[in-house]
Amino acid sequence: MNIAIICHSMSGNTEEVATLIESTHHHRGDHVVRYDADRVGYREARSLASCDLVYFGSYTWADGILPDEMKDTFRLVLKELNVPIRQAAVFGTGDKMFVHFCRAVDEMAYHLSKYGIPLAGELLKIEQSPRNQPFNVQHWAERMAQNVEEGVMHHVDSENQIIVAQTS
Ligand SMILES: Cc1cc2nc3c(=O)[nH]c(=O)nc-3n(C[C@H](O)[C@H](O)[C@H](O)COP(=O)(O)O)c2cc1C
Repeated sequence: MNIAIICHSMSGNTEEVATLIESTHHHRGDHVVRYDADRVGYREARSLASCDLVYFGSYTWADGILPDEMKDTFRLVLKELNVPIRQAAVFGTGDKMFVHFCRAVDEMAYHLSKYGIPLAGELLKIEQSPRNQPFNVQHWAERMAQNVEEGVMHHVDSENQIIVAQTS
């Protein structure tokens, strides 16, 4: 499978999750490209159309905010270019001491759903570093890959609930 991972990280936690996802797909023999959100230009955005699965990952900022770098990426990929992404998966890190834990993950899923892009599975929210629970991330990425192969798609409804649909 062709995989892309678009990630935005400031202090490295979300980057660590992206690295675990990348190595999980490498072990499966998949081809993986990885971009920092602030490095996604027209060429990188258009290339996502040829991927079987595109991951989007971000931390959550001040009171539940999705960072601007990731917002800009969604604006380019979805609104400006309307890239036909086949299936996406969304992950993020946050801190439970904040009221809106990992709210950026929900916002990314919302943007994708607005453009009709199906998710490969449930959203992944990790508290701080995944260092103490790498298997959670690895098993999640394996599930995403398996769902793509089996044609299992998920959609987020207006109340941010995940709806599962089997297409093949
Ligand atoms: C000023 C500030 C505001 C934050 N606000 C939130 C928040 O609203 N919700 C949340 O879940 N985490 C919040 N966090 C925690 C970060 O999202 C968390 O540390 C994350 O793992 C950082 O990811 P990174 O290492 O990839 O940059 C905040 C952190 C800082 C420093």
